[in-house]
Order: sequence, then structure tokens, then C-alpha cells
Amino acid sequence: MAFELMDLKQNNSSLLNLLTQHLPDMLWVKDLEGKYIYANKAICNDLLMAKDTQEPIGKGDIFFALREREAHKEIADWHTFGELCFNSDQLVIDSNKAMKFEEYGNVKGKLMYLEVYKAPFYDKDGNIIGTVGAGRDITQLKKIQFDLENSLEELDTKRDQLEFQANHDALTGLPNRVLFMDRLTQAIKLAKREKQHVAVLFLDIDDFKKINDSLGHHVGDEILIEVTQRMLLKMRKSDTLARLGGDEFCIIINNIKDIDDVSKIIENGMEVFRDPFITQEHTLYISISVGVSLYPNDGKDAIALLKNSDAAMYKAKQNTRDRYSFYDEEMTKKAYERIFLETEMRKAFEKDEFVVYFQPQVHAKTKILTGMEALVRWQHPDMGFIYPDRFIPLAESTGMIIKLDRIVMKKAISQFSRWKKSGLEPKKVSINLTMTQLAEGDFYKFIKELLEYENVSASEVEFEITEREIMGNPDASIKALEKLNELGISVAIDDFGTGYSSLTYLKRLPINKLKIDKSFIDNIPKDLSDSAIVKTIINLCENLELQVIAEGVEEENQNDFLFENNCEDIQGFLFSHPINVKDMEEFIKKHT
Ligand SMILES: Nc1nc2c(ncn2[C@@H]2O[C@H](COP(=O)(O)O[C@H]3[C@@H](O)[C@H](n4cnc5c(=O)[nH]c(N)nc54)O[C@@H]3COP(=O)(O)O)[C@@H](O)[C@H]2O)c(=O)[nH]1
Repeated sequence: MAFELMDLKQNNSSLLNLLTQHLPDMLWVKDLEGKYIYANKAICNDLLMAKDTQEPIGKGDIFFALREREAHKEIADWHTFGELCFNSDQLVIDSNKAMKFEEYGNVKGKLMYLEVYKAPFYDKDGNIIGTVGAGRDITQLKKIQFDLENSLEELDTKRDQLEFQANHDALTGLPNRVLFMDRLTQAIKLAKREKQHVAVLFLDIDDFKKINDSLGHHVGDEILIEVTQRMLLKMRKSDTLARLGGDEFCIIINNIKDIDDVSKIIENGMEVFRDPFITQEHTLYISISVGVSLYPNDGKDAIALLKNSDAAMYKAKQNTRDRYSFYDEEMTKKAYERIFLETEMRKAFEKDEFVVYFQPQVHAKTKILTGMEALVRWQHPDMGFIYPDRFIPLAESTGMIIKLDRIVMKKAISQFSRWKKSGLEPKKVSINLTMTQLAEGDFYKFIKELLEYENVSASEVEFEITEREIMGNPDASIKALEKLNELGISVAIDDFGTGYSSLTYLKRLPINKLKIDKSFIDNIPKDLSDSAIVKTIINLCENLELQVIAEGVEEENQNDFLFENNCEDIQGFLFSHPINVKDMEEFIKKHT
């Protein structure tokens, strides 16, 4: 680009002018001090805001920048083209190279982006005497670019969020089943390489359904969050705690060198449940059952290990002391049986396979009938007669107990009504009930309507609720039982002596009767401590003005002991096993 500086000045209005003045792109030539020697219409109008194409000549960018600044004093964050341009002009001169820049500055109060090409301007001897430049407004392009970058950033954030949601549990933020299975698969691969063990711990909160049903899901959620936080405090960074759903958690313990360490880890972990859980309204004691499976002994892949730890957890639930259990093959059979039984049980409702038996309750001396307990049996077409111990725990854990107990109530009360209508005196019917039933919103309406329909008075019905259930949350029990009291239905605490009753609560509970558990009756009068416990319970009833009944009475000497110590109401094989409707009818006729 070897023009004479003078040529350019002289020819300003000639051929070059004609060629460049009407181009939409900006064109200019500056001397070594950055002063304009030539400027086309586009730069004068769009960047410099010059009066005409002559005004910039002999002036630098700073002059125009300051003038613009003055016109827009109110804009605090002002970027001037002036300095940027000067710096880039200098760079081109110093490096003696053509260059491309992106420059920006406030023009007419708005930010403008320019794409600028600059090159050295030489005299005929090849000396640099200034710079030539061409600029193009790329503000719109830049805006699109910024918007695109922002959208991409938003998309990235959204994608990260979605990825997190897909792999984590929303309530606790813990890995969910998908991520858990992935981590377990990785842990197995590593353990295989390093010839180590991996333990899978399947944890389930005991009676969590009852917390949800009786205290509401918000309390259940608080407990789940607190359980998570407490467990995380006990965990190593290398292990994974995941929530699989509901109240089911799983832990992967890596790098196990000695299998005995697993028991220690579990016992140590269970410590976190020792302190009560204090929610906004309740103080709850929570326990947890843990099933353990080990790689490679109990499964070679993630699916097998998870399935087997689940089966072991079911076994742990049946333990009364250590609530954890290691997997063994027998459990797989049991797990299948459980699934089979659950399916059969759902069908049993449709096919009306549940029947109610009655066990008489009599006066210890006169043998006169005082009442009867309704006890459910399952008459399965292939498996035959199934006793409740086999299906009640399953019904409780699946929630089917609500439906089942209502069927028992309907059948028992309806039969009771038929006996009355036929002129018999069945006295009173006791029906087993779970606290979850009382938490069902429509239960009180259900029982009231049933009694009205069958023309049975509330005082002829009694509900038996186990001590363990009532004392699980005594405050909630007081409220629920008060409602039953209002209806005139009496309540007996079943299995009394096994559920660690608090005497303070016992005094406040709206109950009418204690039923002494069979385990205390079995060895009276021989066993002195059991005899003392039984006497204490009878005295307690006298002092609290409660009725008392003993269950599981099989021998005369047990019956005599009870009678001599003022327990007159007896239930047990000594007088009768639970019997069907026809046999019960005969019993009523003989014993009233
Ligand atoms: N929620 C519901 N629970 C129910 C219902 N029906 C029964 N059950 C509970 O199942 C458990 C087992 O019941 P079952 O096999 O019927 O056993 C009862 C009696 O047969 C047994 N019993 C009574 N006397 C004796 C005896 O002298 N010896 C002996 N070995 N067993 C005896 O006790 C069971 C009654 O117990 P309880 O209810 O505690 O009075 C049992 O826990 C039932 O409660 C149901 O419809 N719903």
C-alpha cells in the first residue's frame, strides 16, 4: 500500500472518494499520531458523528469520543472507541502487520461492536507513515452471538439439572436406584480386579408406613431427611448411600478386607437411631432393619446383590433383637413365597376366601361366656387353611390390612347380629385392629354405619390393639382412641406386657381393658417372676379401674392362679380353640 501522503490529501475528492464514500463499510486513513487523513461517509456518520467528511481530518478518535461522552453524561458505564482504536493503531504500526480486531464503544449512547481490519500505510520508500482501516458494524451479529452463548449456557445448566434429577432422589438429594445400580456395578468391577469384597446394605425404617399414615407425609418426609443426614455423618466418602424409594435406603460398602468388619460397621451405624427424632410436633423413636449381601459370595452382579440384601432385610424384620441379617439361600425361597402369597392374597379378596373364626372368652369359675374374639382365617383353594401368623404381617407391610380388617369387622358384626336376632346372647365381640386403620379418614363413619346397619350396639363391640402399636406413638393413639370412646366402643390393649408401656401414658389412654400376653401365662404359677408380673398387671388394672383378661390359658392351674388373683376373664385352649360359626353357636348355647 504505497501511497504518497500528499497524493491522498490532494485526491481526497477525486477517484478514491467516488469509490469509497458510498460504501456501507467504514474506511479511513490515519497518520502516525492517529489523526485522520481520510474518512468516508460511513465512519463519519456512524462512528464519529462528524458534521461532514472534512471534520475528522487532522483530528484523532479521542476528540470525537470526548464529544460523544459530553453528549451522554448520564451513561455511567461508558466505553470509548477512542482509546481502543489508538491502541490497535499502535499495535499495527509497531508490528508492521495487517491485523483484524473487534472493537466496541458507545456510539449515540448505545454500545456498538465493530469488526476492524487495519494495516500499515507506507510511503513510496516503504516507510510507515500511518494506518489504513476498514470497519463493519457487527452489533447485531454480536447480539445473536451473545444470545446464543447465553442459550447454550442455559441449556448446559438445564442438562446438568435434568441429569441430576434423573439420578437423584428429589427429597433427600441422595443417589436414586439408577445411580445406585451404576455405582454398584462399578464397585463390583473394582472388587473383582482387586480381589476384595463389597457389601450391600438394604435398610428399611420399621413401621414407617404407620408414621406416614398416622402423622401425615410431611412428618414422614422430615424423618427421611433426618435419617439421611444422620447416616451420611457415619459414612466414608468412598461408600454410597442411596434412597431407592419410600423408606428404603441402600449402602454400598467398598474395600472390605474382612467380612466381620461389616457387622461392626452396621452396629456402629445403628447408633445414629438411638436418639429420638424430634420433628416440629412429635418426638419419635425410630428403628431400622438391615439386610446384607456380599460380593462375591451372595451374588455376582448388582441385581442379584440388591435382591438378596432385600431378602435378608425381610429376615431382619422378624428378629426381635439384632435388627440386621446376612443373606442366606433360604431367604430367596422365602422372598419368592412372599411374592407368591401377596399375589394370592390380592386374589383372595376377590374370591372371598377369608373366613372369621371365634374364640370364646369365659368367666374363670362359672365358665359362662363373657365375650368372644373374632380371628381371621384364609381358606385357600390349593393351600388349604392358612393361619393369620402367615399372612397378617404381609397384609400389614403391604397396606392390605385395612381392607382385610374391614372384611373381618363386617363378617364378625354381621354374624354377631344374626346370633342376637336368633335369640342367643353372644355378649360381646372383640376385633383386632391396627392403628393405621384408625388413621383412615373414613373409618369412624364406616364403623358407625356398620353398627347401625346390623343393629348392634357400640357397647357390644370391643377393639383389641397391641401394646406395641399404641405405645409406638402414644400421643397420636390418645387422640384416635378418644374418637372411638366417643362412639361408645371399648378398647383393650392386646399382648399387654410385651410393648414397654409407659405408665404415664397408660393413665392417660382412653382404654377399658388390658389383655395379659400369653408369654406371661405360659409358666404360671411355677415361674415366680412371671407370676409376680401377672399379679402386678392385675393390681395395675384394679388401681386404674381397668378390666383385665388373660389370653393363652391352657391349663387348669393357670386358670386357678388367675382366678385367685382376681383375673376372672379368660381366653384360651383350656376352654376352646378358635372355632367356626356353627361350633361357636353351640358354645353360646351351652355357656350362657
Ligand atoms: N389385624 C388382625 N390380626 C388378627 C386377626 N385375626 C388374628 N389376628 C392376629 O393374628 C395372630 C395369630 O392369631 P391366631 O392364629 O388366630 O391365634 C389366636 C389364638 O388362636 C391364639 N390363642 C388363643 N388362646 C391360645 C392358647 O391357649 N394357646 C395358644 N397356643 N394360642 C392361643 O392367640 C391368638 C389370639 O391372639 P390375640 O389376638 O393376641 O388375642 C394374633 O396376633 C392375632 O391377634 C384379624 O382379623 N386382624
